[in-house]
Amino acid sequence: MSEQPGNIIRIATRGSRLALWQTHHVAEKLRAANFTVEIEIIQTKGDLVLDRSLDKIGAKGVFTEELEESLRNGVVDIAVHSAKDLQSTLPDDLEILAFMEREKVNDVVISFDSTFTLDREQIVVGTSSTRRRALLKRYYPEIITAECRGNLQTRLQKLKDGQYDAILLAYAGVFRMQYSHLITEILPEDKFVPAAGQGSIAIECAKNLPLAKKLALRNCLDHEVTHICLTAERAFLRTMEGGCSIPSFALATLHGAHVEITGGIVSLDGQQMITDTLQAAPHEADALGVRLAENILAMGGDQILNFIKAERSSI
Ligand SMILES: NCc1[nH]cc(CCC(=O)O)c1CC(=O)O
Repeated sequence: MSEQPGNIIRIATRGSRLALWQTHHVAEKLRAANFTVEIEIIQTKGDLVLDRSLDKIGAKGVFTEELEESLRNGVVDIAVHSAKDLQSTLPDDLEILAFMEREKVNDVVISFDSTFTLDREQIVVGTSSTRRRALLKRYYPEIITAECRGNLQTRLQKLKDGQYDAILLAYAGVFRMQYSHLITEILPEDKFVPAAGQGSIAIECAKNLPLAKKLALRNCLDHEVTHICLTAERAFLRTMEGGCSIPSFALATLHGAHVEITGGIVSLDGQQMITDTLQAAPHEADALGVRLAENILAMGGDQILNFIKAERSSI
């Protein structure tokens, strides 16, 4: 068969090992559907700035901006992201083409001591996420939390160096990088509710990508149930005006004919937490996420948010 230019898909990705794993996963699916794949590795601000906590870099989309620029100027057709890292409101000229089938959503505890448990005294646990830190403080007030940034390999090296007794990570990344043997506990998703989008891969494109190409790509890469659930979670995130620096959480699941979402916000010290659970028909997933966020804000989540924002601006 002669190769048609329309069958070539160019993909932009970050260069971290997890990003590359995810991109190769996408590429495999595309090749199985007879596309020719070219991969473009692009460095983002988030990859370069490793010495500051993410909530202090401040800018939205630190892991996505440079990838999005390559979509805009047509250098690539699609960009591959961890859905969790993709800002909740995209620029007007870009859209999400697909959400791939989700991996297990949980957070996990990672330690080189296989007997490690979180209820020990005087332990230091590393995390870079405000959500994980706040939830740790809520459920294990004795734990000392410490900043732990960088890609998975960097974080594991810091753990190995003895900077922490354990670190918290997303199961999805740990599993994909083949570090599952270091998991000492899979945290229950009803207590450690994951970040919106955790465990799924998002495919982003320019709105002006030819429709036929969009449809072919969506057909090949999108997972309908995951798409419905992430639509609800991301609507929640968007309405909370959260971004990745706010300790909010949301997990939607499909139960037969309805989608159920649990989400909320926890104060940075873990003292206050507001959660709610709602259900709706799958075609109302977006409105469901909005409604959940409105409920959370009305139940006092707005005060928790305002307090966090005030604290941030006084730094
Ligand atoms: N913010 C970093 C990031 N983005 C996606 C993952 C893991 C894979 C996923 O959740 O999809 C991670 C690392 C982590 O949270 O442990």
